[in-house]
Amino acid sequence: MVGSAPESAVALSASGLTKRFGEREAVSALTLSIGTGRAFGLLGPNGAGKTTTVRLLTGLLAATRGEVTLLGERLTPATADRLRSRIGVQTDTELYLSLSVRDNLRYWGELYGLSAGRIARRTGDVLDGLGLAGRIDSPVGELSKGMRQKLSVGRAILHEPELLFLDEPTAGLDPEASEDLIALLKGMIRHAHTTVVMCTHQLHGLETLCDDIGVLIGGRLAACGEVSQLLRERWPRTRYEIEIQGNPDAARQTIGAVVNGLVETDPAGRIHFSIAEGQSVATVVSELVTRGVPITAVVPEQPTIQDLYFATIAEGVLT
Ligand SMILES: Nc1ncnc2c1ncn2[C@@H]1O[C@H](COP(=O)(O)OP(=O)(O)OP(=O)(O)O)[C@@H](O)[C@H]1O
Repeated sequence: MVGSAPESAVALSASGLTKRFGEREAVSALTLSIGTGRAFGLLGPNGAGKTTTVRLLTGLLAATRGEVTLLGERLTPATADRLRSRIGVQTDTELYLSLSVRDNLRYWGELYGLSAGRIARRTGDVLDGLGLAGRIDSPVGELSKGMRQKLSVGRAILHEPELLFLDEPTAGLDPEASEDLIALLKGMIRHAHTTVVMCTHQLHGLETLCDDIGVLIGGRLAACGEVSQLLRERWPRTRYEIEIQGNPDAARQTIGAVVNGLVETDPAGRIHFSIAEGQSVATVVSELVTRGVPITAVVPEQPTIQDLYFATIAEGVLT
């Protein structure tokens, strides 16, 4: 959801949020609203302003203009500390390399005012969830890069925040660890109604986690909203891929005449096209068969967040 939920269901909202570093405007007039219990993916190329946005949204950086409301309370210097106890931020703050995994989490838990019992219980749960339980007594300096990455996420969720900010949480994780982390986040959303805001460059399969996305280009939100709605708006017609034996040129022309729209061929010679509302792909197939085109596959194409991202970036670069 972006902007449509009732006020009580809004976990985070920002209005006109702007940050200048000298002459450079890193984030420009950013306005958005994220519903409670939703997962929001903040996407964009390197330098687009994602990390700066998260730092503004969490009060780690003062905005040049604009305001932020977290969990129903306006973020100000006076409310920042209280709000921070309810949010979790995976920051670039270094872990203590000479301390063990357990002691890093204990130190962090004490900073958040957790009791010794709760720290011990949460340490167990978090490390189990992240597959790090076997390394609880290892000095962090002896962990691999991916393990440290997991621990930085573990540190952010130790106090069971209502609103969780993650910056590239799956960067450096192996595919299985990435899936485990996504499953852990989904569990937090399902069971505790945690709201997750995540910057990421890993777009493949992101639709299994993110309800909403925002695409930043040059500090501006070029697209923002519910994933399913953004996809429907951009690709209202069903897309298909047809694979044939031999040269696809004649088949492409035949399909173009039937669907009366853009027909593309990819480098592997597969043909891609959309059909109009009320039209059936069977009409296309039957026309090809009549003309003796040897079809080997007809596959409906479901556009993804990755497609949406590249289409938005291409548009942003053109305009
Ligand atoms: N402390 C700072 N001082 C000056 N400029 C900064 C500072 N922090 C960020 N910037 C600039 O703001 C812009 C946005 O940077 P930011 O780190 O937010 O991008 P990003 O989208 O997170 O990039 P990446 O994907 O590479 O992590 C960049 O041009 C960067 O150089």
